[in-house]
Amino acid sequence: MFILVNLKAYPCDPVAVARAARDVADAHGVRIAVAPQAADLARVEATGVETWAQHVSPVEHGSHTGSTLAEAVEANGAEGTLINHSERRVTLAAVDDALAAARRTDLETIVCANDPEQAGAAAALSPDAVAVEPPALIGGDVSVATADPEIVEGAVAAVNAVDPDVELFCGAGVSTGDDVEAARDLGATGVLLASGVAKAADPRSALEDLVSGI
Ligand SMILES: O=C[C@H](O)COP(=O)(O)O
Repeated sequence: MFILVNLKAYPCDPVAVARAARDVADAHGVRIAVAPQAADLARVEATGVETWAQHVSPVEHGSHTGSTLAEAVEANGAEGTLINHSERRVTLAAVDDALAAARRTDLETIVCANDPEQAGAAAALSPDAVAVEPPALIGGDVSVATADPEIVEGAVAAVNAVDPDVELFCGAGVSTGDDVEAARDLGATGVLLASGVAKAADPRSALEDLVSGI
């Protein structure tokens, strides 16, 4: 199971979380990555943790003020990027262009989707993975695998029907090892989470708990 910790714009210490994620990943042989704010990519990458961008803009070099270029996030240590997160929605055309931007570099890609229908549509664009996240459960205390297991199973089926090479992750409310285990049992090969670590009083303990389910 891949665990991707999205720090969103939470007021946590990205370097402290990155060090904890690096240590827990190394100690348990689990793939854990951290997605900080774009401005924090380089110092998070310097910890040695696998580092991801939260977003890349669907543009190339040029007159695009305020953009987050795929080339720039890669140069600052990102190995992958989220696209179309529920809190950073873009049009279908922009998803396609952001994937093209990521492919100009070596960035891995996860396209987020609200439900199985969107997951299938996202899979048709051939990202490395699709992450299904019901918006109503994001930031909550109950994980998607517990609150709405059908949405995970439905997304697994939808993605597999379109392209079995695309992995299916799930997210929203994932915060414990039991949540990770439940996601895996439903067919997900990774989890996308944020508040369970970024808002935890002790992010290292939260990460230790998460890998206990693997
Ligand atoms: O990117 C992470 C997801 O939106 C899940 O957030 P959450 O773990 O706070 O529910």
